[in-house]
Amino acid sequence: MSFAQSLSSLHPSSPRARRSPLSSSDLYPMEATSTLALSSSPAAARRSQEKSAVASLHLRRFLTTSSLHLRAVQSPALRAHSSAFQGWRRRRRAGGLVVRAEMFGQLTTGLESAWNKLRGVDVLTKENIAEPMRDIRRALLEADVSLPVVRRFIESVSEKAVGTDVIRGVSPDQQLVKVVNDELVQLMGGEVSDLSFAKSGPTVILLAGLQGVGKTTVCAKLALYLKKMGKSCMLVAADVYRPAAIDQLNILGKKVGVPVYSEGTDAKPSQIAKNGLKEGKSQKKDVIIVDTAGRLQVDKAMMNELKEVKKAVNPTEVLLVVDAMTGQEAAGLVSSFNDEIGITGAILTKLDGDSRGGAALSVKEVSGKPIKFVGQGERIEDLEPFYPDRMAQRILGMGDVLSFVEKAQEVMRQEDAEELQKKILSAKFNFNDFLKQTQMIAKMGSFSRLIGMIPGMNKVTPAQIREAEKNLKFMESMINVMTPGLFSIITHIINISFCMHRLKFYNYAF
Ligand SMILES: Nc1nc2c(ncn2[C@@H]2O[C@H](COP(=O)(O)OP(=O)(O)OP(=O)(O)O)[C@@H](O)[C@H]2O)c(=O)[nH]1
Repeated sequence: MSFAQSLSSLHPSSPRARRSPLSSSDLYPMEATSTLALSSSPAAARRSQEKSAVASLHLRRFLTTSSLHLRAVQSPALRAHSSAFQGWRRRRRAGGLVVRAEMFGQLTTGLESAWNKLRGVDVLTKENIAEPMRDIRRALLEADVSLPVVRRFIESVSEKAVGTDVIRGVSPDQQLVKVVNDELVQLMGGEVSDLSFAKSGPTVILLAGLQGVGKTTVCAKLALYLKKMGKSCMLVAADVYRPAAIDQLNILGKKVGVPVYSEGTDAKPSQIAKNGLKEGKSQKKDVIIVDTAGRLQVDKAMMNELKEVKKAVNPTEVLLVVDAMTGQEAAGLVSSFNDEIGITGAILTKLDGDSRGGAALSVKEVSGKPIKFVGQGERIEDLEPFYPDRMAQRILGMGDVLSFVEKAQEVMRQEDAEELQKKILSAKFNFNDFLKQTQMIAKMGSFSRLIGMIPGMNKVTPAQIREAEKNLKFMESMINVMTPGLFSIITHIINISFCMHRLKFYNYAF
């Protein structure tokens, strides 16, 4: 196709432009345009004209995909595609085309403007909190929290903020932050909701949820989490509709060192679950996790199947896996699953890509069921219990030091940390130690996630994080290619320059 033809095909009336809204070239605009650029005329005179046309084409395709994504977020039918699009957005971030969504980033920014409005006031009154409350309301609605929840929240915060006695040394804006923090904690359930375990015999955990929300991944993540608690687990593959789900579970099971029970795709899910439980009992497993099939939307067949599986294994926990990026829709789903099959809680996945926070804030209030775990990444270690107080602090931009310390403890032994400290204090910290340190940090999770846990670091932009990640990789590669000889020469040069710096600091003249 010539370049001119390619451009004319973009006209809304052309058949190519009227094709299915989520075709692969819409989802991969860069690939589409690069093919187009290659097929353009090589004539030098036309190059600059073509360049600007390609640029406008990039923009046009980009706007199309953005608006499609927005529509996908609004429409439940397109939400599955939205989730795929989000994944693509993150994968493409290396190309610098897209900005990575930060956990609760949008909500945190929205709330900040509320505190700023209270600078310079002496006391919180009904009048002076009116405008900040409007900002909080707007921020929550933009975060996709449901309207009745927002109304109750605003009422409660306004009442408590005005009625609170002034504490010496605490400014009114800090006082409002405290009230909002307490209310957010309450909204998300107050206390952490632990898993229940059966008093005798194995504990059965049944996982349910729509297609692609992350059920299969959660099975393995949960098994790893329980393994770290000292529990022995078995996974049961009762998703018979997507053959790849069984393979996926087998691979993930191997990865976390947990056996997987499966009978292929011909058996009935309730029978597989029953046989799996029998096998788990004979192997004296503590916990049996049952993976079930998802559907594009809630339907009768799915609910009936889940009811049958539930009846067959009598689970201690029935957890609904929901995608955080679906916002308040996730809370609605938890309600309807609870009404139909009776669940004990929810697992919120893909929180790492959720800049809004509507699901985390609405699930408990709308459905009455607690969020028990949150998935914050694609790695098998990225599942954590849901702590409402820590989440509230993250939302308010105060970081989450406790989670940070727990993550560090997972990857670093106390003795190693002490040895490292000694090395730093005696100036014996070398490139190998630095490399070891960066590898440990990488094990703790993505840079953006770690930075979000450090108080005051929420202002670091995604671009700065990307730059830091790039520089770190570059340094790692430099250290890895060094021969021992080169390594010692560079160490000496650095030591000499460090000494010179120190001497300069103590005012020695050169
Ligand atoms: N970023 C991110 N991705 C996740 C998370 N949890 C799951 N995923 C990804 O979501 C995709 C779908 O996960 P699956 O576990 O296959 O979903 P499923 O619900 O079992 O899918 P079906 O069996 O088709 O219903 C995979 O690419 C996972 O890596 C998470 O917490 N964060």
